[in-house]
Amino acid sequence: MTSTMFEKIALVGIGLIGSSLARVIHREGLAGHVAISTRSETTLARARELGLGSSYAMDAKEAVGDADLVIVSVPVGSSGEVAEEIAPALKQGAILTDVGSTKASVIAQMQPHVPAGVHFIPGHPLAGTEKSGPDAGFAELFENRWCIFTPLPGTDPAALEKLSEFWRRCGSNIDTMDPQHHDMTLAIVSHLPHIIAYNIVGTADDLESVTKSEVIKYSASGFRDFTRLAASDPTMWRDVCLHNKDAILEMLARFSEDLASLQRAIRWSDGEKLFDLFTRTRAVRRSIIEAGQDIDVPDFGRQAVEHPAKG
Ligand SMILES: NC(=O)C1=CN([C@@H]2O[C@H](COP(=O)(O)OP(=O)(O)OC[C@H]3O[C@@H](n4cnc5c(N)ncnc54)[C@H](O)[C@@H]3O)[C@@H](O)[C@H]2O)C=CC1
Ligand SMILES: O=C(O)C(=O)Cc1ccc(O)cc1
Repeated sequence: MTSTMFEKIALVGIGLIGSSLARVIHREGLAGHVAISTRSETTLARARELGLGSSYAMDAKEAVGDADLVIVSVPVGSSGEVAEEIAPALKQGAILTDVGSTKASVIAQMQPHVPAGVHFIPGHPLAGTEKSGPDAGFAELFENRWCIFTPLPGTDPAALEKLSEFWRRCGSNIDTMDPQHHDMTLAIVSHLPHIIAYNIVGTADDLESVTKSEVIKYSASGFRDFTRLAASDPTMWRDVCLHNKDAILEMLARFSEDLASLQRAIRWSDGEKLFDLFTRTRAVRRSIIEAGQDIDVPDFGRQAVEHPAKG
């Protein structure tokens, strides 16, 4: 059953995440009015062509005026400027949230601009693909995925519950944690895998031209999995690296140490060590599957054109 949760929702940023939200809000009837704003005219025009909202504005202040829920879905490095821009137009009692992949930095950038009487609740849906832009989104993106909130001290429980209910209606499961813990956890489960993928594909791309053409020709599925991650949006991932620097460097240091140990095991033909590690890691994969978390990136967004109308 669908029923309206908010009179007006404003979506600032209408790429993969913003447009997926627009689609699920529409499908579930979660808002009376969906106002869309984004920085680029081309992206806004595309959102209009796709019929993603009820109104469209280049001026984010216009979109957020009167909104009961404002969701900022822009690269994390732009969160501060967006918060500063929309702050004077936010309605008293409104909920302001975001979807950024890093949390401590987003809070540091946005919180100083949030007016008293506005409920700022930082969030992060652990759902996405390597695609970006308004064509890439799909209503099912958040189904059975986690949405993590990192509420600030003194957060109004009723506002947090209302936002949690919104995300549940989008299909997600809810968890809360503190921002530092979020950033450390995401550094290992999400940020490092992307950095490793960018690195290995970059290494392959640096090989001499003959080998490079063979990389494409013989690309095995392991390498292809890396190329999917390494095709992710450069602006988004530049910002993630710059805005979760400490946690990423900490995890990269541990990763490098472990890689050196693996390198040593290979050099000294230490089969037992290799076998033990590979057995232990296989058990991790099995635990993920048993926990029902082996959701591959779904096919829904697969046909989407890559980077259709970047903004
Ligand atoms: N792509 C993914 O798989 C996931 C991304 N996220 C987070 O969601 C946020 C958005 O990511 P995507 O939707 O994938 O990116 P995207 O590149 O598809 O869309 C970004 C949108 O932000 C707009 N934008 C950029 N700078 C802006 C500014 N200063 N003011 C207004 N609009 C601006 C762009 O025009 C575009 O509409 C990022 O913070 C990212 O870390 C979170 C979960 C998954
Ligand atoms: O495409 C993938 O495999 C992802 O891991 C998507 C993703 C990217 C960034 C996030 O903050 C959350 C999810």
